[in-house]
Amino acid sequence: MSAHVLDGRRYAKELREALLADVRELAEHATRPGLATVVAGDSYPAHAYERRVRTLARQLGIHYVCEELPADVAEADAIAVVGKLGADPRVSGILILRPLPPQVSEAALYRALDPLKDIEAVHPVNAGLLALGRPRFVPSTPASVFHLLDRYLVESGRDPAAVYQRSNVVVVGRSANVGKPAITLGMERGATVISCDAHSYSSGLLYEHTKRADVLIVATGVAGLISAEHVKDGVIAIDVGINPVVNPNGETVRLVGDLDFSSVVTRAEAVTPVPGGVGPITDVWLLRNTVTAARRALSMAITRPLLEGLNLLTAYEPMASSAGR
Ligand SMILES: NC(=O)C1=CN([C@@H]2O[C@H](COP(=O)(O)OP(=O)(O)OC[C@H]3O[C@@H](n4cnc5c(N)ncnc54)[C@H](OP(=O)(O)O)[C@@H]3O)[C@@H](O)[C@H]2O)C=CC1
Ligand SMILES: Nc1nc(=O)c2c([nH]1)NC[C@@H]1CN(c3ccc(C(=O)N[C@@H](CCC(=O)O)C(=O)O)cc3)C=[N+]21
Repeated sequence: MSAHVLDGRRYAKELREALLADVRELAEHATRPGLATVVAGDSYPAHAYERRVRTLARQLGIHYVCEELPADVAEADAIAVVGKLGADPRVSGILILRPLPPQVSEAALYRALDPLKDIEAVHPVNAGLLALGRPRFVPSTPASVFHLLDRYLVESGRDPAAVYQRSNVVVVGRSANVGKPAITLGMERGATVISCDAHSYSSGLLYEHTKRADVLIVATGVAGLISAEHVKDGVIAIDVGINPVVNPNGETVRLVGDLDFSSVVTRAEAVTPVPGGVGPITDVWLLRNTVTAARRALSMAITRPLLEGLNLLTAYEPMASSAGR
C-alpha cells in the first residue's frame, strides 16, 4: 500500500487566490494590511520562514517590515520593538519568530503584543480565548494542519465531524504556537486527543501512543522521529517538522520533517510531505490572519466615531479593555 500524499501547495494556491481578492477589496476602502515580523539571532528555520513570509506579503501587496534583532539583544529592547510595532498604524499583524535567544523571555514578549495585532494568538488573552473555543485568531500552523485534514477528508468523501468524533488524534509536541493549539483544535472537533512530549519519549511511552493514532500530528523538530513501525496501518499522518539537513556536498541545505516519510508512506492512508505539506499553507494563513486583523481595525475605525457621537463608547470599550489594551 502506498499512501495518498497530501499536496499542501495546491491548497495554499487556492487560499492565496482568495486572499488576493480580499486584499484588493480592502484596497477599495483605502486600507492596506501590514505584517511585521520580529526575528532575533540566526536560527535557520526562523530565517527560512521569514523569507517566505516576506516574499508572499510582497506578492499580495501587503505592507511588510522585519525587525531583525541581534542575538544578544536585551529583553527590554526587544519588548520596546514589539511595543513600537503595536503603535504603528501601518502594522495590522505581528509575528514573533521562534526560537528567541535565552535572555529574552518568550512570555514577556508575548505580553507586550497588542492583542488585536496578535495574529498567532500567543498573548495570554488570545491564547485563553482559543483554549475556550472562542478564538480571535487561529494560529497559522495548527490552522494549516486542520485545513489540510478537513480538506482531505471532504475530498475523500467523508464528513470531517463524524471522522474526528470517532478518532484518536495524537499530537506529538506541545509548544505554545504549534502543539498546544493543535490539541485545542482537535478537542474542538470532538476527537479523543492524546498529547505527547519529550517525557513520553524518554519514558518509552511515545510509540505506544503513536501506534494508536488514527490521526497523527507530529511537531517536535526531531528529524525522522516516527517511522512505519510506530504507526498503525491506515493512519493519517501530518508532519509539521522543518529540519534542515546539510547535503553531502556540505553546502546546500534541504529540509526534512519529523516523519521518516519513505517508511510511513508504506503504511499510512495519507501523509504530508516535507517540503510541500503543511509549510506552504502556514505563510498564507499568517497573511490571512493579517488581513482579518486589518479588516477589524478598519471596522473599528469606522464604528468608533459613530459610537463616540452617540455617547456609546463606554458600551464598546469593555471589549477592547478585556483584550488587555
Ligand atoms: N511547517 C510549519 O509551518 C512549521 C513548522 N515548524 C517546525 O515544527 C517543529 C516544532 O516546532 P515548535 O513546536 O515550535 O518546537 P519546540 O521546540 O518549541 O517544541 C518541540 C516540542 O516537541 C517535543 N519533543 C521534543 N523532542 C521530542 C521527542 N523525542 N519525542 C516527543 N516529543 C518531543 C517537546 O517536548 P517538551 O515540551 O517536553 O520539551 C516540545 O513540546 C520544528 O521543526 C519547527 O521548525 C514550526 C512552525 C511552523
Ligand atoms: N513563531 C513562529 N512561527 C512559525 O511558524 C515558525 C517560527 N516561529 N520559527 C521557525 C519555524 C519554521 N517555519 C517554517 C514554516 C514553513 C516553511 C516552509 O514552508 N517550507 C517549505 C519548504 C521550502 C523549501 O524547500 O525551501 C515547505 O514546507 O514546503 C519553513 C519554515 C515556521 N516557523
